[in-house]
Amino acid sequence: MSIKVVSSKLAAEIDKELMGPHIGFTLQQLMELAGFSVAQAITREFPINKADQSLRKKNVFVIAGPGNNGGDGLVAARHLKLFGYNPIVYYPKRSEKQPFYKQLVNQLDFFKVPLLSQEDNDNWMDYLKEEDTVCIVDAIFGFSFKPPMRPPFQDIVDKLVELEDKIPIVSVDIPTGWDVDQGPITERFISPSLLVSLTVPKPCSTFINKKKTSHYIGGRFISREFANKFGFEPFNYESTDQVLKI
Ligand SMILES: NC(=O)C1=CN([C@@H]2O[C@H](COP(=O)(O)OP(=O)(O)OC[C@H]3O[C@@H](n4cnc5c(N)ncnc54)[C@H](OP(=O)(O)O)[C@@H]3O)[C@@H](O)[C@H]2O)[C@H](O)CC1
Ligand SMILES: [K+]
Repeated sequence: MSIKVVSSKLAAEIDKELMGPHIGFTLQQLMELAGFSVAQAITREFPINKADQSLRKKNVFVIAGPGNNGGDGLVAARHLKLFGYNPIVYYPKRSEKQPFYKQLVNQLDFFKVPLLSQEDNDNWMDYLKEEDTVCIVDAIFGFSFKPPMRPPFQDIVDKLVELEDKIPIVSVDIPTGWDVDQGPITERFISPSLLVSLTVPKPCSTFINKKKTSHYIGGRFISREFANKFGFEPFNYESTDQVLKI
């Protein structure tokens, strides 16, 4: 199925219009739905089923960046906890940009989701044992990443590249470090096992390794008219699903 993609410029315009005066979504609403869809895609690819409860004993290691991509990760972690998984969140650089990020962190405390922070910079890897980890969620950067990567994120991404064949990586919206339109622009880059594009896939998603990466669309919050206005068809989500495998 040939999937329409929209450029990073158009993705930002879509976001602006969704949160503009006519439609009036709040960022919190979109982030809640986006984060929920990431969590649901993970349950589809890494199901806890009756026969195999072992995933309940393993961790989902969520790395949250300083922006809204990171916010999606914080929301996804909360939903994963409620779905019976054991998320651990590593949130190295807290951004004060959005006051409600603090509330997302409070909610993680409330749901007893361990949160590693700046002080853990040196030993966050101790929590990433291959045999104890279901997957790593890359919620570091989304469509506002502008290279070159500033510390401490380059070291983190280098470690993820090393680990990706041992522990599956789930990238939220954009594999971190990729150019939103051009795809991978560095020698070494993350090649995720699962990409969850939000609202509509970005051009970089055409560069995923189709043999390795499962691709889902999430962020089910647009109408047919809205999609057509931006030049794409809405996605045929099934029933009440918040994700669709594409
Ligand atoms: N409708 C939707 O699709 C929604 C998508 N959501 C998610 O939002 C992200 C985009 O979020 P945004 O906050 O615009 O940007 P990012 O999270 O990608 O990154 C911005 C922060 O990252 C810092 N940054 C940028 N480049 C670098 C770099 N090279 N090195 C270090 N840090 C970097 C940037 O810092 P600045 O100082 O430059 O501002 C920001 O702090 C989208 O991808 C979706 O995942 C929403 O959740 C809901 C709606
Ligand atoms: K990401």
